[in-house]
Amino acid sequence: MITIKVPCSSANIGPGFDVVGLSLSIWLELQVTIKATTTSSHPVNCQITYEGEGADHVPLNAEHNLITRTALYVLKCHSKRAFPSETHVHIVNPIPLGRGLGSSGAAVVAGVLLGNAVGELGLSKDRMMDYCLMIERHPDNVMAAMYGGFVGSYLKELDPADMERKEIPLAEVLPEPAGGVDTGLKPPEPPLGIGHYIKFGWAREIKAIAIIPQFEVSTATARSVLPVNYSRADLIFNLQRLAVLTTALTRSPPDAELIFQAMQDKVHQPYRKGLIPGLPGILASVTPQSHPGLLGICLSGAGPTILALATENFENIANEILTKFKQDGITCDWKVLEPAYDGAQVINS
Ligand SMILES: Nc1ncnc2c1ncn2[C@@H]1O[C@H](COP(=O)(O)OP(=O)(O)OP(=O)(O)O)[C@@H](O)[C@H]1O
Ligand SMILES: N[C@@H](CCO)C(=O)O
Repeated sequence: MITIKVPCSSANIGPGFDVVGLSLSIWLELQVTIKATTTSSHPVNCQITYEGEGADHVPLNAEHNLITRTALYVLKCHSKRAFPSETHVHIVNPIPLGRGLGSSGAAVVAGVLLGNAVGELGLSKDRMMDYCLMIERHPDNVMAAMYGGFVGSYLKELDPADMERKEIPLAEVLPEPAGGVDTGLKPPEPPLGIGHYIKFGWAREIKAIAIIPQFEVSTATARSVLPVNYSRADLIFNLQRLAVLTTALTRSPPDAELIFQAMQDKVHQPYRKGLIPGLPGILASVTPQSHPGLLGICLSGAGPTILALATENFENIANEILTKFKQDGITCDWKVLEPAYDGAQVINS
């Protein structure tokens, strides 16, 4: 059996929009078995079973499911038209979908690892990241999920020919199956070395409280409300804070005043308040003075999850935010999470 484990992640951490991601301790798991047969009754030779978040609506057809479609993309780029006959992928997914905890990033990373494993392709993690970035086109979630810990990343400026390959519509990279007809065409392969990253340190006493509302905001919607252009003042505001934040989170003991201010943002959170009732009030509801142990608070990824970094007093901090959401009639789950330092893993047994 091959087991593939990929952590969830929280992107942005305030000012690091599309730049930083923190992998966290909720794991998407694939249990993969291959039973040698000559024929399979399942599309592209792959049977999917599924438990956990999204079980009532995630597609179980391997040509539609994001994880197996991604694996199929990797396989097709290597001239393999289907999974080995017959592949069974059992998906165990505790990551809530569309909540800002990188469920799609984890699914894409898991899919690329799956394609590499069943196709015996021997790709490096760095090359696999190129495939991830052809599908999820901002690096923060996929980089954190693949490499683990607190990660900063940038996309390389590509030459015009490579840019053309990278900028092609997602629909051409992961085409919807047209009535089961396989055109036999090879999909566009990713250019080499699209994304680059560095792992920051992390002070081990810092934990992440995730307050997860029971409604979804799709990343596409949360990106559609952002402006195309920003003022110089707002960009400088974020850059100054991000420069301080990445090192402040490595220092032990952490400086709460410094981190709280360094987690402020003017690039995405203010524009997303229309999608998350009460957001400005929630972000202002806890401070290091009102709740000792709190270091900072932000929207997790594209939301609606709220992420509070803290060293203690977790329940009090969570309760305050739960109360604020409740005033708008929104119920939430909450969890205390740790960084997933090692990132994605493939275990052969
Ligand atoms: N385990 C999974 N299996 C299949 N599809 C999944 C899985 N996880 C996520 N998806 C797909 O990804 C979509 C959610 O992606 P979206 O980018 O909107 O939110 P997110 O990744 O949870 O949040 P964020 O990107 O803000 O952290 C789901 O609606 C589903 O289509
Ligand atoms: N940086 C991305 C993360 C969500 O996938 C955003 O905030 O839109």
